[in-house]
Amino acid sequence: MRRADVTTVRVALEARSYDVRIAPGLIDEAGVLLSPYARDGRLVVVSDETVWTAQGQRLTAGLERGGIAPLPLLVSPGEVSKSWAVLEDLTNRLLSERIARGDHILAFGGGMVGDLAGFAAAIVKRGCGIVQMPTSLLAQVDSSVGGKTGINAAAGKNMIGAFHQPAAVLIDPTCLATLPERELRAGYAELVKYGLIGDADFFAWCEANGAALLAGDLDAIAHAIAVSVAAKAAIVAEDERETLGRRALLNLGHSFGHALEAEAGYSERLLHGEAVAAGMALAFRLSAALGHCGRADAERVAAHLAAVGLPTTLDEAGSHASAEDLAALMLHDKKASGDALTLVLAHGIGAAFVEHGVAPEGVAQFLRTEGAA
Ligand SMILES: NC(=O)c1ccc[n+]([C@@H]2O[C@H](COP(=O)([O-])OP(=O)(O)OC[C@H]3O[C@@H](n4cnc5c(N)ncnc54)[C@H](O)[C@@H]3O)[C@@H](O)[C@H]2O)c1
Ligand SMILES: O=C(O)C(=O)C[C@@H](O)[C@H](O)[C@H](O)COP(=O)(O)O
Ligand SMILES: [Zn+2]
Repeated sequence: MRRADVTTVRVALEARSYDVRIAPGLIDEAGVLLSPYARDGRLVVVSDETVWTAQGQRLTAGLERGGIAPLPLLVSPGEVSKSWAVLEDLTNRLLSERIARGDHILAFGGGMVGDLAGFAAAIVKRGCGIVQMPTSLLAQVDSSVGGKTGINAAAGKNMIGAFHQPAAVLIDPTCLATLPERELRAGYAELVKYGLIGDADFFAWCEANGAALLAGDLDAIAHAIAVSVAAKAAIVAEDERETLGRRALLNLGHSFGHALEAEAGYSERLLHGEAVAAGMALAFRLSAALGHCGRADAERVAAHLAAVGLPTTLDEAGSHASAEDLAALMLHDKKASGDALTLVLAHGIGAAFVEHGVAPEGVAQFLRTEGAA
């Protein structure tokens, strides 16, 4: 498809490079766009019941226009579906449909669906293809790109998984029309993250345009998605499997955030994006406490997140755990090594860096004194 309004971002990898296409209305042309990934006019679509109710008819019409009949495999909505039980059931259903190695699955949903379906695709018959069509803001700016897939385990968030890059990503911002406001806001946290990591101008753009974006301004949404995807694609291209340290920057706010999600039992009480928002505010406050950045930067970050209604403190994130218990949960982080934490800290807005060898006792002390502030 060559339309003037399509933004294409290339995720350039050593093997399996792919394009992310972003444009309003792509869903209506899904059949033409996805024809290389269908077999005998059929395409297995993994989605959740809420997404399918909200957007399934539109996707079906778009696919049928290109001669593709969808075969929907639905899971229950919510983080709870990133589990062994749901993965087992989904893989059995894929095998019942006689999915073949050369086939592609379409992941149509938020980050939960993308992570779950992506992991199923990574392991079924030792790997089949996946195309990501994200329907939440969070998935459009983050999870659909980069190939991290997986489920949660008793020990923590995303503990079981694989890198499995999609063959293509199609992003239609008009799918967000049915996304609940709270979910839009949670996705906004991962979008602001790119400004905080390495693009101070984009953070300033968020300060100026965040309210309009959250009110549904499609131009603002499309712009922010394009900037976010380009930023993520550049980092993933440099460090696909997070072995060089660069990709760990995308984890800004996540060491704190994943611990908060674990405390909340991966429930509706605290969404991933909300946990990340609180985690980013904490990471900046810790950076200031350690003298890496000015207090004014930390306050500016918290002020913007608070202005759009995101949590910035332990209290606002609904945490009741002791500082020691939270620091202990943080040791489960995949970046941690032995008894030391690896944290993403910042020299300022747009200047994040990875700090190794952080003592959990020091983080507990910080959380005790400044976590609730
Ligand atoms: N793989 C990665 O790189 C990566 C990056 C960030 C987050 N994640 C993961 O993504 C997950 C969070 O993603 P999420 O916030 O999209 O959550 P989600 O997939 O649970 O979706 C949030 C809610 O919105 C609903 N929804 C989604 N799209 C909709 C639409 N268009 N209309 C109506 N309802 C819609 C869903 O049914 C769900 O109830 C977490 O598991 C997180 O760990 C992964
Ligand atoms: O793509 C990445 O890399 C990220 O870290 C993006 C994060 O927003 C995302 O939540 C990711 O799933 C976290 O990764 P994890 O390795 O800490 O589980
Ligand atoms: Zn995240």
